[in-house]
Amino acid sequence: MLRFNNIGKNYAVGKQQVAVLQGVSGELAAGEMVALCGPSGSGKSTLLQILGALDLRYQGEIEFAAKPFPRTAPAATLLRRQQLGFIFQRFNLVPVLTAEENVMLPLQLRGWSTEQQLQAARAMLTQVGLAAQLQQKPAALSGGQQQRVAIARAMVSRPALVIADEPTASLDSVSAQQVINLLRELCHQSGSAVLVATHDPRMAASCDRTIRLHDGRILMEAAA
Ligand SMILES: Nc1ncnc2c1ncn2[C@@H]1O[C@H](COP(=O)(O)OP(=O)(O)OP(=O)(O)O)[C@@H](O)[C@H]1O
Repeated sequence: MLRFNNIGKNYAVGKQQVAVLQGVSGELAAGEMVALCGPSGSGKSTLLQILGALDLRYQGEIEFAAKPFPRTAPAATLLRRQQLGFIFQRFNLVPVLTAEENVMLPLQLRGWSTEQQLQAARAMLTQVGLAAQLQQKPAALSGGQQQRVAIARAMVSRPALVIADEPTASLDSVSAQQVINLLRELCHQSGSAVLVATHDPRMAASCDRTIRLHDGRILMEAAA
């Protein structure tokens, strides 16, 4: 579903170019949940930005659903809206919207009718265990509940690829385990590929496979 080949990324620090990713290659199949691990600064977030079509300035080739990855901002925006879902460490919900409205957002961007958006958002929030919190705003929810809303938002449109950056890092142990179980269940059920950057060994152990980065290179790839 997703193949990336020989990805390189440099940042300019002063007058020098610093290589943050060098010759990184790999692939993700539909319905596969892959952990992206490695020490702080190894390049995980940088790779997620590139594979999430948020950073278009990189070397190498990416193929998504057997097509070349977008190289222009409008094409990248379209791909993100239509095919990708995102989950962040700090949830990034819209604070003035209810849980239900937050989950409706990606469907609104895809042009669904309000009735279809409502039905899908309610079904998805019920699936993540938040049927009683549909009308709550993020501030009234716990961290674990907010992250479950964020997962519902990322997956409600059945995206081909979900990019998750440290989704359990802000959560207590029990909420983290719920989020891990939920991601795994939804990934396998929906057929979305999930790439999750994580320092959490329980998350990595729940994934189908691990890609390990060190100093911007792939150190090893192993079954979890
Ligand atoms: N905008 C930038 N300009 C210059 N250097 C950057 C920039 N963004 C990231 N870097 C550098 O790139 C390297 C990789 O950063 P990245 O955030 O991808 O690592 P990471 O593995 O996600 O780390 P962490 O686990 O701490 O989130 C680091 O050395 C970082 O300082």
